[in-house]
Amino acid sequence: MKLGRGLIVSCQARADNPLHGPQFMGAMALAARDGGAIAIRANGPEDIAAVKAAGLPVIGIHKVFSEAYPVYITPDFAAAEAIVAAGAEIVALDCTERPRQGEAPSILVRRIREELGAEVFADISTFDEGLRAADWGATYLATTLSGYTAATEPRPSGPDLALLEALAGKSGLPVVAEGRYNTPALVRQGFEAGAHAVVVGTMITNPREITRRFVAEGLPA
Ligand SMILES: CC(=O)N[C@H](C=O)[C@@H](O)[C@H](O)[C@H](O)COP(=O)(O)O
Repeated sequence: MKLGRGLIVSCQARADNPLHGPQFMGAMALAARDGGAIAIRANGPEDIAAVKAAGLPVIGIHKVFSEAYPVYITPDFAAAEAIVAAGAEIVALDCTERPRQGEAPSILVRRIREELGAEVFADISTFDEGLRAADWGATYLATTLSGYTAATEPRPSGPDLALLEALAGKSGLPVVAEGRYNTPALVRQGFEAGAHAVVVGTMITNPREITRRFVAEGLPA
């Protein structure tokens, strides 16, 4: 197992974000490492190659958006291959029940482990999806997509601690808490609910969203 227990920082910025690009994400990863992060989650080969400089394990994802299918987190084998080539030792992929093009996630889990020699970080949204991914041979389960699939909408403002706790007790795999862990207190609650590790993204690496929150919640009416 490549992931220790601790805080994982997701360093991602979409194309419309002023911090988009490997130079910024590489610097974010160094800052996260210096602050005590034990691993980095990053998107796409260029950012992954850049965050490797922090010397931490990298959970790579490859977001590929399509008009036809809702699955966008590492939707096929080619996407996984590209991020492993860039240095990701762990591949996060969508293991939800939603429709997708091409190979089923059960096949992708096996191929990523056997052909690429990488660990698989299964991003799921429900308890049943978590158990399925465990059966397929995923290395880790993560609650990343709870609140982001039709089955789990409407999205609550806080994280899905109930899903985390249920999977931590039943799946037999290390379960990673991810999605809306926006305060240190919530991170602690994640560990208390059985998380092996907790991923924080927006609230550490997205100054635009952090600023929006201060403006929305902090300014006088
Ligand atoms: C649903 C989805 O696409 N989540 C993405 C997965 O990589 C990222 O946009 C999130 O920032 C990440 O999961 C961390 O979560 P938060 O930013 O809430 O700490």
